Amino acid sequence: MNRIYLIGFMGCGKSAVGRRLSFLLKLPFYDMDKEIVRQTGKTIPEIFEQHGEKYFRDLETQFLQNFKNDYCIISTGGGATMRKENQKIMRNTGLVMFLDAPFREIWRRIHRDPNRPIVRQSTREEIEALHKARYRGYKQTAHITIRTEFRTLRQITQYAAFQVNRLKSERFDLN
Ligand SMILES: Nc1ncnc2c1ncn2[C@@H]1O[C@H](COP(=O)(O)OP(=O)(O)O)[C@@H](O)[C@H]1O
Ligand SMILES: O=C(O)C1=C[C@@H](OP(=O)(O)O)[C@@H](O)[C@H](O)C1
Ligand SMILES: [Mg+2]
Repeated sequence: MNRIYLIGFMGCGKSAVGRRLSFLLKLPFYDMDKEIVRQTGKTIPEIFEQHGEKYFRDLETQFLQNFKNDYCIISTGGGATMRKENQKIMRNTGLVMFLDAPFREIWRRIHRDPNRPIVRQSTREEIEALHKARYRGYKQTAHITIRTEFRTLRQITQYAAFQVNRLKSERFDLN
């Protein structure tokens, strides 16, 4: 139990908070999407276009299975929490924090981003339905839910760090 995972829907702030949290706690930071891009030499849209979504999901599971580092922050991709086996790995190897952002805010942040292939292919209604469908999986996987509405990235990061320090003595051996 010595990693910190950030989970949640696209645009909830996993990558941005993860980077800041790694500075604050002085722990290395890994962004799953970036690691997959580095390992494959392809962008996320290229992987989806050339190999399909299932292939990308397998890469996410392989990343979680093969990852060996401890004492670090990991920002996951928004879909990585959907497979049961991924949920198990995350809960068993770290503290899982769900960044819970309201859908209208999420949509405002992601709807024009060309790097998220699922958004590029879908309507707002479809993405909202996906958000609803995934919500329970995030809640069930997380040890802690952080509501991000009306909070700045700095406030969210500080709150996440506070939770890590609070739980350290209980079940999380980050020393
Ligand atoms: N609480 C917040 N306040 C303001 N901007 C935010 C907040 N959370 C995320 N953002 C911004 O939204 C965009 C998407 O965030 P990102 O970290 O890439 O999300 P994710 O990795 O969860 O998909 C980034 O430009 C980020 O800076
Ligand atoms: O929700 C998803 O299915 C995805 C989220 C993305 O990561 P972010 O959550 O960082 O945008 C990325 O893994 C890919 O585009 C698929
Ligand atoms: Mg991200």
